[in-house]
Amino acid sequence: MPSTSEGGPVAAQAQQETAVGSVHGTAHEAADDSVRDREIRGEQRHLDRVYRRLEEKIQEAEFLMEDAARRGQIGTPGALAERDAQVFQAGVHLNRLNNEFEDFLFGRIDLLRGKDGKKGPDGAYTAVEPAEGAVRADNTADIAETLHIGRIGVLDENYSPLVIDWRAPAAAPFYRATPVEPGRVVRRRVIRSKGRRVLGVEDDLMRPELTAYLDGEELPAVGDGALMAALGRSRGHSMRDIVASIQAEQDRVIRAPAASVTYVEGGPGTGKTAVALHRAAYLLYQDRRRYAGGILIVSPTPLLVAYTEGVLPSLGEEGQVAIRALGSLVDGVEATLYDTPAVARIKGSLRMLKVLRKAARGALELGPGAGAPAGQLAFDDTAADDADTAAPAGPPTRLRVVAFGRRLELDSGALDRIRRTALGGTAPVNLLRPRARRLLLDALWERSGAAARTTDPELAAELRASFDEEVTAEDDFQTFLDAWWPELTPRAVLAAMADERRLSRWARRVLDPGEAREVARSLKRDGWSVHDVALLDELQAILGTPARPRRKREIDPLDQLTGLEELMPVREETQRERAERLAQERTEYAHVIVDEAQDLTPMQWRMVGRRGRHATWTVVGDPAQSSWSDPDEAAAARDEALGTRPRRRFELTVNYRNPSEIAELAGKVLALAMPGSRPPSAVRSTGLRPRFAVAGRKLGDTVRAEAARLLRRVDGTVGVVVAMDRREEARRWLAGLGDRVVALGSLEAKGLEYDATLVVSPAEIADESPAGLRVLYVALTRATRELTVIAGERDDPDELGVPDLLRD
Ligand SMILES: Nc1ncnc2c1ncn2[C@@H]1O[C@H](COP(=O)(O)OP(=O)(O)OP(=O)(O)O)[C@@H](O)[C@H]1O
Repeated sequence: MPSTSEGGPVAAQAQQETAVGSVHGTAHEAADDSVRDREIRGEQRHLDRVYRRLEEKIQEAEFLMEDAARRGQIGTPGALAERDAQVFQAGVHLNRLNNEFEDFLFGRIDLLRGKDGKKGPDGAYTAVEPAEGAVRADNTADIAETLHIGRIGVLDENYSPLVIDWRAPAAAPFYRATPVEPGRVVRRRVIRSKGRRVLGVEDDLMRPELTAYLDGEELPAVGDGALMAALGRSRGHSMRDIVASIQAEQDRVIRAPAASVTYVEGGPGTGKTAVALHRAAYLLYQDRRRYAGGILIVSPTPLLVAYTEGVLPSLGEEGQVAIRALGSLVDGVEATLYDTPAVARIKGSLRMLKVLRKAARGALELGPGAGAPAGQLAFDDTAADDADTAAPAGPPTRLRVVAFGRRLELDSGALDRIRRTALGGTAPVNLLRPRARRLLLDALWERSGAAARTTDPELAAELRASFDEEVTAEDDFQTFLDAWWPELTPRAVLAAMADERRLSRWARRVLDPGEAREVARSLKRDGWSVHDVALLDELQAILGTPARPRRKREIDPLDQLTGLEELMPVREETQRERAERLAQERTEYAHVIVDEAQDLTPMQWRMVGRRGRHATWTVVGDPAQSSWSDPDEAAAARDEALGTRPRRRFELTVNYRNPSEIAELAGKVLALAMPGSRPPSAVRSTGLRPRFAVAGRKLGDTVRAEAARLLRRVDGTVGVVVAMDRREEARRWLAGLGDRVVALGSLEAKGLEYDATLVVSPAEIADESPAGLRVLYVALTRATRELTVIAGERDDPDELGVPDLLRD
């Protein structure tokens, strides 16, 4: 039975591990309102000082901008570059300072005297352990150092720290200290503020046995601890950062050195996504220059991207980090469709590699197709619908040119031989065009018999050069080449695969006819599926991109104004322009973070791997939540993408999302989905058991009524999770209930969370795919407060309405 008491055994164990709600000494329990008010006033005075200092810094930055603009008028080339760098820096700084952080300053630690008395670059003492004698024999001590922790560091005019950046080494004890290992920390305080007003403080004592004094006064403890306050808040449509309450095991991941691969496993709600986002901010802080190469965060769905994308700006980081859904990793493609589990399974597997390689070569033989733009192969859906009537015009079967006064011709047999020779090996198809062109010219030269005219090698070379020139100058030759060896695009090849007969040919001995039919059919739809995107990316690698002439850089209007363009006809790019251009062109990153890594298919791992060939990696996931049917194949592809780099492994063990009552119910499905695996311990308990309802005659009516009930019970959001093919239906059921409630297909629920969740027919979700039980486990672990399960026709509910999958 689920534990219903507040702080039950699970919670008590979790609390010990995470320094939650550390014991408040009896002397402190009496902390009354006047103590609280006094403490708040003290923090307010500090915050006021910080804002005065920030205003001075903003003025400095504005001055820098103006000064830089003045220099722009009279610059030498050197001054110009300096101007750009300065404007860029000042702009970034201003932006960050002007950003009204809701709780700019959020933490404070009061510390004992340290072992050695050395200070670090942020002005704080570096020692982790207290000095001998810092605690007196009668268990009293003096506070030697107080540090305030915030979103960015602020120094006073004497370079003493007013606020320590949460990512700085000096801030680590704020997150790491626990009553078991307190280090120098006596009290950890979370400060809640809005705009410039301090609203409250929550303290945790790390050494409750100690009576500590600060400036001669006893150090009080106020409130019930910060984590519980944070977890109890209702959820909105976007994720909040957790800087004020990161826990020790999470902090170790966030601050792990970036070398090689950091691999993080943890059950639902253990903070993997939160940790991944905070880690991106930490890495940038720690080595901004190195990560100028960009950080990519790969997320499973656009919904999760939208849910999480506010976190980094709230941490003061934008720009350098790209959060992309798996379906948007290829530029210009936004996948909106889902394949059936059977088709997804084929498209995601490495078997597709062979098929794509065949298709890329095979598509060449189809020629440019009717109505395609010059040099490109295009197939429309109607063409694929009926291969007999609408097959694209095939490639030319004969080449005729006139050179050296003779008609020369290559017939289809000769052309086929040339194509086969040109295609030998594995080089990208589009890059073989020059080779094919040369082979054509060789064959025509041979036919011309001109080689026999001279034995002098120099003359022969000249003769050959003028022959080639004459042939290639002919429009006919160029037109032939474009039609016979068109430049292929990934989209065109994938579209060509929508023809069932063609695909069966290219997939012979790899896919059975039924599989080829299903895949071809899925490619006929309008739009791309998430799994198509990995195929497009693979095709890009197979086809290659021919080099194009570089576009001439535009002249900077400022240079025209100052006449500088005459001094520097080809101006070097400024740092900023370069950064912007690289960001636009970027296909590879310095660090890649993969969220929900358990879901990547082998083909998706290849796609993601190409974006981080020289990168360091953070990979977070939970095998028990995998919706991919063949975890072994995916693990092998993941290992290939990550190469031989050493792995550093971490495990997160505490579930911050689900109350223990919900976690326990989900645990039953986990036991079926992955026998023997251990669920994370839930950190809190609400006393609210999951509710079971049995669908009436009309499923939609029951869902709507239960969703409306949950909306009345929670202030925040309600997620209604249904099997994938009920998505549209579910949206209609909920119409008019407002935007606090959302209908989701089971696969769309990945990574998201709601105050309350309604899971509709566990059996339908479990039966959807071979990984259905794991997908159901995901659905059951989305709620932060309340869970209702509706049993449908297939669920075989008992007299209490509990579906068979959720019974003991
Ligand atoms: N230290 C913390 N302080 C406050 N809230 C936290 C903390 N750690 C995690 N949370 C909250 O717990 C919830 C779950 O976190 P998150 O979504 O990152 O977990 P996850 O491991 O990625 O879960 P899943 O595997 O189910 O997607 C979020 O609301 C997050 O803000």
